[in-house]
Amino acid sequence: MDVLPLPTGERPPGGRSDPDFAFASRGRVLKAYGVNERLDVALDDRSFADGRWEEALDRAFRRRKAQGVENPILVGTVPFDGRQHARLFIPDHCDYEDAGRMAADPDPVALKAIEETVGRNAFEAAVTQAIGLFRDTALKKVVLSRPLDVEAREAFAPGRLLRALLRQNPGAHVFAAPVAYGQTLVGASPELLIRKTGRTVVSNPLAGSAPRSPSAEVERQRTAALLASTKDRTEHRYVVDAVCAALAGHCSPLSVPDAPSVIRTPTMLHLSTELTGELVDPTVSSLRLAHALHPTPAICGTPTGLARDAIDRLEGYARNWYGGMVGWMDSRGNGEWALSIRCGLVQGRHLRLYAGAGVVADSDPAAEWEETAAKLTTMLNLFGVASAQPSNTDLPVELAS
Ligand SMILES: C=C(O[C@H]1C=CC=C(C(=O)O)[C@@H]1O)C(=O)O
Repeated sequence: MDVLPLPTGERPPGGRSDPDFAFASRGRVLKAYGVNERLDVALDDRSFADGRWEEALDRAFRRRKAQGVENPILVGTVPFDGRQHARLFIPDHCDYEDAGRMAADPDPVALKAIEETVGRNAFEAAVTQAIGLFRDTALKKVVLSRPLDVEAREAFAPGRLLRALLRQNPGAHVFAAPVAYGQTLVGASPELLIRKTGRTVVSNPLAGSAPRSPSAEVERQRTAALLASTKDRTEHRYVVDAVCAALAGHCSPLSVPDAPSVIRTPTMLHLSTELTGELVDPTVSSLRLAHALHPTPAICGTPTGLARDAIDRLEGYARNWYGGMVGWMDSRGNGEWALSIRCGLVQGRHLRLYAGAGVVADSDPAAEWEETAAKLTTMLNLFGVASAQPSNTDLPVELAS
């Protein structure tokens, strides 16, 4: 579904006031309208190495300043694979809205089907193969993911999904970003890849997970178990080490807590480490830093190249935007980029959801499947079908209308 045009007659519904791009952070939603200039490029090593992309962006910012905008911004999404083109643009107009005011209850949506395009058996077989790779190769961690395809009776309204995600996930980087004509990536990411404010940078890698529980006692036990779990600590350590390595050359000092803490999203518990640093060169942009970090082992693995190869061989579908980044950057290089996770790609009546889990030598395939199912509830909660996970079959599941 990722490259198909919208079927004739289907246009994404939504009010005229829906922004073309939205990104929530710390209680405020950045809303961007219209496209003043598009800067779609592949943000790979080459683009940053020769400096041409940053020069092009600088020229675009200067054109915008000449039109009277004091500090223009760039917004958009970068795919998982940096060789594919990013969707970045300088908007015509931006403003901010309080996230609480913009939030709304989910609309009832009549779902037609939920299809496990990669089913439980296939996913668990991929995890088992990855565990084999840990024995036979230098691979230490790989994040394996799967799509879940949701079909509704009518076209999804990305703007309404955004408002409902804001209501259900007030602490997340909730976003809605156009990625192609008629296609919008919407989600509620808990993971900040990088925030740059002047000289200061913050990155908050997450890895190591357990589902939330309605029982406070069970949740206390799960939190303690997560903190004590060697498997989860190892999985987490790979990410923190990679983030440290990428930021160390840019930051002095770089402060890294000795041990992770546990953060809570409405659906998940995660091991979390917040790193803060002072940039040696404050002119380094947030997008350059995000590029230096991406893909972290929170979404790819360790070592990166082997993990990428394993993902290509084992996942059996194309991630495209899932596992990339979404955010904004101003003309001074300040900005915020969140990992594109807990998200889905909306196209007309179709919504492809994604979830992944970090696999290490101690992983249990069944537990990794359950973890992806738990992560999918962030998006499935929009439709009140969190527990309607199809059973151990690869067949589509028809929902009662
Ligand atoms: C890859 C995802 O989550 C990442 C972020 C937090 C915890 C993760 C984990 O425990 O595996 C993942 O690294 C996802 O939600 O699809």
